[in-house]
Amino acid sequence: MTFYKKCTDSDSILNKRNNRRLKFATDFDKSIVINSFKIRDWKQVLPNEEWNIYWSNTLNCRTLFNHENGYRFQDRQLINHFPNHYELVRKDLLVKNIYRYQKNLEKAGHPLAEKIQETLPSAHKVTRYLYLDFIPTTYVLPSNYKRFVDEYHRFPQSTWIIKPCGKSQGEGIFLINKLSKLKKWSRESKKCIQNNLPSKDMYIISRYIDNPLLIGGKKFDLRIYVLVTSFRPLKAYMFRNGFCRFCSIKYNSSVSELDNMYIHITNVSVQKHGEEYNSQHGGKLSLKNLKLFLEGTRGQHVTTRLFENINWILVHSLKAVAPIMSNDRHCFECYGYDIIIDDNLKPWLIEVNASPSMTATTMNDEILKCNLFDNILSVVLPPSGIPDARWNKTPDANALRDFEILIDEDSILNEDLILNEDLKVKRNT
Ligand SMILES: Nc1ncnc2c1ncn2[C@@H]1O[C@H](COP(=O)(O)OP(=O)(O)OP(=O)(O)O)[C@@H](O)[C@H]1O
Repeated sequence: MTFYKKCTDSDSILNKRNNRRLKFATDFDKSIVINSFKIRDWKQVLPNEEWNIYWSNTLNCRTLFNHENGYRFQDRQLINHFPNHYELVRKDLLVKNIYRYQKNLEKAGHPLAEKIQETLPSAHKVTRYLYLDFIPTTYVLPSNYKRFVDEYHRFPQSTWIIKPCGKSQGEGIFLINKLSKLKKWSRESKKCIQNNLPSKDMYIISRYIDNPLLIGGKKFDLRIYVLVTSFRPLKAYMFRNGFCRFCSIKYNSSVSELDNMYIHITNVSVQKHGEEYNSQHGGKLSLKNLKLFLEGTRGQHVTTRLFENINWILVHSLKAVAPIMSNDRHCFECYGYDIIIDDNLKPWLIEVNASPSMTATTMNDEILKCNLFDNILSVVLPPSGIPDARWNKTPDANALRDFEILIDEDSILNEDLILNEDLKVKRNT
C-alpha cells in the first residue's frame, strides 16, 4: 500500500471555507465505521488519497509510521492507533511491561509496590503486591519454561491456560493441569534463544482463574472499552456501556471438562458455535445490568469497590506502558479490555485488544457499537469538528457523551503527586 498524498493544512482550511467535506479512509468494510462518518457528512476516500481521519488496521498504521515510507502527517490528520500499540496488546509484552512497572516501583521504594504475605488454603505461603496484583501469574513459552516448571511444582493442583501470542478470538487456547501436556515446550526451551522467536511461535501460560464469579451458574468476562488520546500526559476515557460475555454452558471446574471451551472460554467467536448459544442476546449482558445485579445480590458498597478496582487496573496497565509508547499527537486508540471477576469479587486483567470488533452480533450490539464509534469521534475531535493534532485534547464535558474520564494527567502536574493520589484512592477503597 502507498501513502503518498497528504492532506495539507491549507487544503483543510480551504475545505472548510469552501464548505468542502472532511474525508475519512478505512481498511474496514464495516457499516458501523462507514456510517458513523457518513452521518457526519464526511466523504469516504481511499487510504492513498487525502484524508483527515484514517481508521486503519494495525499493519497499515505501522507502515504509515515507518520512516522508510517517507509519509509525513499533517496537523489536520488523525489515525486510530499508536504505532507501537503492541506493547499493550501483545499478550507477552503486556505481561512483561506490567512486571517491569511493578519492579520499577518496588526498586524506587514506592508505597504502591507494598507487598503482603498470605497463606493459601493449601497452606502455601505466597508474597504478593498489595495494590498491583492484577494479572494472573504468567510465563512466556518456550523461553520461561523452566521458571514455569518451578511454579508448577509449587502449586501442582493449579490449572493453567495456554494462549498463542499471535492469535485472537480464542483460537489455539487450551487448559492443562499436567506438565506432561507441555513436552513440546520442554524440548523447545532447550533450543530456544530468548526473544528470538517470532510472536506467532510464542505462547503465554497463565494461572487459570478457576473460581470465576458465576451468574446463572455460567462464567463470563467483561469487555470494557478504553479510549486513549495521549500517553504522555496520560489521557484516557472509559466507555460506560461495556458488557459481559457469557459462556453458553454452566461452569464446571472438573478435570474431565478442561477441554470443553463452551465452559471456559467466553469469546463470542467460540461460543456462537455451541448448541446452547442464544443468538437473541448473544450471551451478553450490559455492564449497567451487571452492576444492578451485584448491588442487589452482594450490596452496594462491594459493588462500588469492585468497579473502582476495575478502573484501577485500567489506569495502571496504561501507566505501565506509557513511558515506552510512541506518543504521536496524531494518534488515538480505543482498546478493548478483557477482565474476569473471581468469586471474591477481585477483578483480573486478562487481555487488551487493539482492534476491538466492529462487527455486531445482535441488534443491541449494533446500537452499542454505533454509539461507541460515534462517541470516539466526539472525544477525539476538537470543538471545531475538524481534526487538529495541535489541539490540547481536552474535550468539553458534553463531548464526552458516554465516556467518563479515567485519568487526565494534565490536571495533576507532578509525577509523585499522581502516584500518591492513586494510593490515596486505593487506600480509601
Ligand atoms: N487466566 C485466565 N483465567 C480464566 N479464564 C481465562 C484466562 N485467560 C483467558 N481466559 C478466558 O479465555 C478467553 C480468551 O482469552 P484471551 O482474551 O486472552 O484470548 P484471545 O484469543 O486473544 O481472545 P480475544 O479475541 O479477546 O483477543 C477470555 O476471554 C477468558 O474467558
